[in-house]
Amino acid sequence: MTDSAPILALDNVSKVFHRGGSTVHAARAVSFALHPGRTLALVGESGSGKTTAARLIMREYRPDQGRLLFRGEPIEGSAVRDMKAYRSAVQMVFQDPFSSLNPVHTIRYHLERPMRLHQSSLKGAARDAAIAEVLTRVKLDPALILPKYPHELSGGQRQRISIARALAVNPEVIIADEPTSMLDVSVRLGILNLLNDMKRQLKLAVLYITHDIATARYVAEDIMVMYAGQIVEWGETESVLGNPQHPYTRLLLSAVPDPDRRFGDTRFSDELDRIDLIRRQSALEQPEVQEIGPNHFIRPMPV
Ligand SMILES: Nc1ncnc2c1ncn2[C@@H]1O[C@H](COP(=O)(O)OP(=O)(O)OP(=O)(O)O)[C@@H](O)[C@H]1O
Repeated sequence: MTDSAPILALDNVSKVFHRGGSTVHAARAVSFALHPGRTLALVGESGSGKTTAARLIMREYRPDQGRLLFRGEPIEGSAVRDMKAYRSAVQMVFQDPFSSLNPVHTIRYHLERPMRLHQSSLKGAARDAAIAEVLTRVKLDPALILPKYPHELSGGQRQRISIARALAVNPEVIIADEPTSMLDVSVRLGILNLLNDMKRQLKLAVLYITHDIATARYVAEDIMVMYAGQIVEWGETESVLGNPQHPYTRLLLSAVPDPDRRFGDTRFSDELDRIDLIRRQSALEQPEVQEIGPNHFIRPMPV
């Protein structure tokens, strides 16, 4: 773990959705903290609540319970000036680099706009230099890329632009929601390496959201496994993945592609059904947290 103070923290945050007479507990007493220069991976299957956590951080949703803390202070009810600082400090990189860029605008526009909004003191040649710098950081050639439109770029280049746009406002926190899942396999590693480099060079705190435990292992020092809106196992990545204790973590690890496994294997869905049944029978109980080892915790399955 780390001794550095967290930049951003969720403290017992819950979010419930009501739809067509049913209730979905998308986040159940979720707590975690993001630290400078470290990546925390949030892993779980589709529907486990990962994007809800991201949206709560981006202030698209308000928590029903619990608090968000920014540099140790609750952000709910904070002054407009502090909210503005929060909005530039916390930036998002989306899953889909195709729809997150506006097809009618050039790349220059996409990078200039956030700078105008968040760094209005930067003008003229200084702004051009800052734009060139962020493009160079994401390993794109400014002279070639700036006049282009999104459709003239490859998927990997577009995702680099999305990262450059996030960096354009000097953020402290990056929320990356499945940033490589829509990219060709051949360019995924380049984007993950770029996120790793940015984290180290700029001391960014990164929340890396994924259903892919293998990439989480590659980029994240710390990991949380989310299941049905609840964080069920968390700690240092090597400890959690090297010694997984929760049945759901073990199940996710068993689903990492295995060349010896035959297509159409039903064990995964059978096991998931079994875990789900136990959870439903135990309703919304929050089991006591158990410490597995230094910086490794689980909320055991109810029995
Ligand atoms: N705005 C909403 N209204 C109603 N239900 C919602 C809303 N947003 C999310 N949910 C529900 O909350 C649960 C968690 O959804 P969420 O999108 O956070 O999961 P996820 O782990 O990010 O899934 P995916 O990987 O498919 O994006 C799901 O059951 C989803 O249907």
